[in-house]
Amino acid sequence: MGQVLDCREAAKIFLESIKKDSLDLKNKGINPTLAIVRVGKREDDIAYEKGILKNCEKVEITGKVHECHEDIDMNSFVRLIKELNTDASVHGILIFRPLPRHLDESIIKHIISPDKDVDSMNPLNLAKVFEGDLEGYSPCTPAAVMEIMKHFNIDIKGKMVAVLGRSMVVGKPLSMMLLKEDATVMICHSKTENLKEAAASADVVVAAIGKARFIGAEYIRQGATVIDVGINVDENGKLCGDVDFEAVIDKASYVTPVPGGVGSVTTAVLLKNVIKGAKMMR
Ligand SMILES: Nc1nc(=O)c2c([nH]1)NC[C@@H]1CN(c3ccc(C(=O)N[C@@H](CCC(=O)O)C(=O)O)cc3)C=[N+]21
Repeated sequence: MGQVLDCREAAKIFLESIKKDSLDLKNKGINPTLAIVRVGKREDDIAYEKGILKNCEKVEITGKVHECHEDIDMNSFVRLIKELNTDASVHGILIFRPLPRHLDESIIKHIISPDKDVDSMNPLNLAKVFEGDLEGYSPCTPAAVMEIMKHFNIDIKGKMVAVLGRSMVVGKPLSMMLLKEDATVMICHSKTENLKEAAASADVVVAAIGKARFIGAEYIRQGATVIDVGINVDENGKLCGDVDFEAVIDKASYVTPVPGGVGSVTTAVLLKNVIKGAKMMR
């Protein structure tokens, strides 16, 4: 029987230090503020937003949601981001992704101010992550995966880590961060042949494919570690991961659950980045 890696404790430790920083800033007259930009009503965006606002309250960060209609045109959207860029009361901007197709992400990513880009969407910030320089903003979900590995002393140096997914929000930046820590990284995706065999050859499997309970025991080597990045909502409206937890828990050594897993730390990393932004603007 494998062990469940409850990540809420790690998130809690994180949030306590964020609260201290936030109160320090407030004493200096700075009110750390995050602007959240949501287009439409995607379920995963709304789940994230709820988590963010709940934790903002806990650590005394102001979270302001800018909800846009899913048909908002490119000009209006760009105008909103530029307003947030120049608004001195805003220290961090988070744009939920993926955006609807008519809002061209390849243009928008250049518009968000690198100084406020708390999810590292701007290529200027992302380039540093890819070079192995983690001083600036790192994308929150990959950073959360790395924090979890550190928290639970999961040894990845020289180990084979299979990353399932190659998005710019998770798979690609995470692969580079793992590489920095000397993992041997295998990036798998929708065109990968023999995905089951590939994943089952790894010491650690990170699932970030966005398909509810897709990863069964066949994908996991006996004794492997499984990190579930997926945030899906199932038929019953319940939060679930990309991993079929019940199927995998007996075969793996360690598995992160959903909820109580990566998502809880993602929110904490985001708020830490807002503090980083607020400190930068002093
Ligand atoms: N630019 C961008 N970056 C993202 O990282 C991103 C995104 N867009 N779009 C949506 C997805 C989804 N996602 C979630 C993270 C946490 C919870 C979540 O539920 N967090 C709870 C805890 C959940 C748990 O206990 O596991 C909390 O913070 O309290 C949900 C969803 C981030 N994403």
